[in-house]
Amino acid sequence: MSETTCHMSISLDGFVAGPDQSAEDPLGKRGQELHAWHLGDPRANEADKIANEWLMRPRGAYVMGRNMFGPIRGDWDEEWRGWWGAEPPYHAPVFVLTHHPHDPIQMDGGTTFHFITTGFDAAYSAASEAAGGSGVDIAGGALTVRQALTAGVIDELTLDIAPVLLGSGERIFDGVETFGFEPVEVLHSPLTTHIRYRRTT
Ligand SMILES: Nc1c(N[C@@H]2O[C@H](COP(=O)(O)O)[C@@H](O)[C@H]2O)[nH]c(=O)[nH]c1=O
Repeated sequence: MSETTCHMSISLDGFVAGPDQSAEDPLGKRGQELHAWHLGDPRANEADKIANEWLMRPRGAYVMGRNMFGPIRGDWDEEWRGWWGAEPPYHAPVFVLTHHPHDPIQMDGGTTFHFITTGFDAAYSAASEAAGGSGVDIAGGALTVRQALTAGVIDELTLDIAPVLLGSGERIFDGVETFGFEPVEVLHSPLTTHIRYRRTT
């Protein structure tokens, strides 16, 4: 079935990235603590392995915000091809929301970054068409996920809730008035609680 997914690691106080994101600190201050469960922490267990399979399952196309694609703000004044090296883990078209036009960037392994300047709805509909029934994933970051939640397009939302308080940073639920999901699967490790939610409304 073609459906739209979104999988985010989040702090207990609701932040998906810390403050002051930069080239040196892509997830913001202490943001990396949210991702210990899949970034080699020895306390990771079988639950984290299963959740990582959810995260890495192949999808037909992706939507992401420009701040997730890279640290450049304003004009594209330097060569940048994403955080992920020559072969990004997407292996599908990725539609990047930005206010600054850019030619598509084709990477190894089937990933092409397309830059969309006409808003979330346009990016999502281009991704749906490109996915051709294989499903769209909303890859992040916070602003893009918030727009997807507000638009009501996410069928399956997975949150990895880390027992971490960040205090400040980027939130996904600000301005989203109704949650509209119910939990269908919960797994946990010492590093996080993985909750898979399905849309109810
Ligand atoms: N272009 C666009 C969005 N772009 C978003 O605005 C932020 C600043 O990007 P930029 O100005 O490219 O540096 C970043 O989060 C990017 O994803 N957002 C939207 O809702 N609608 C749009 O049409």
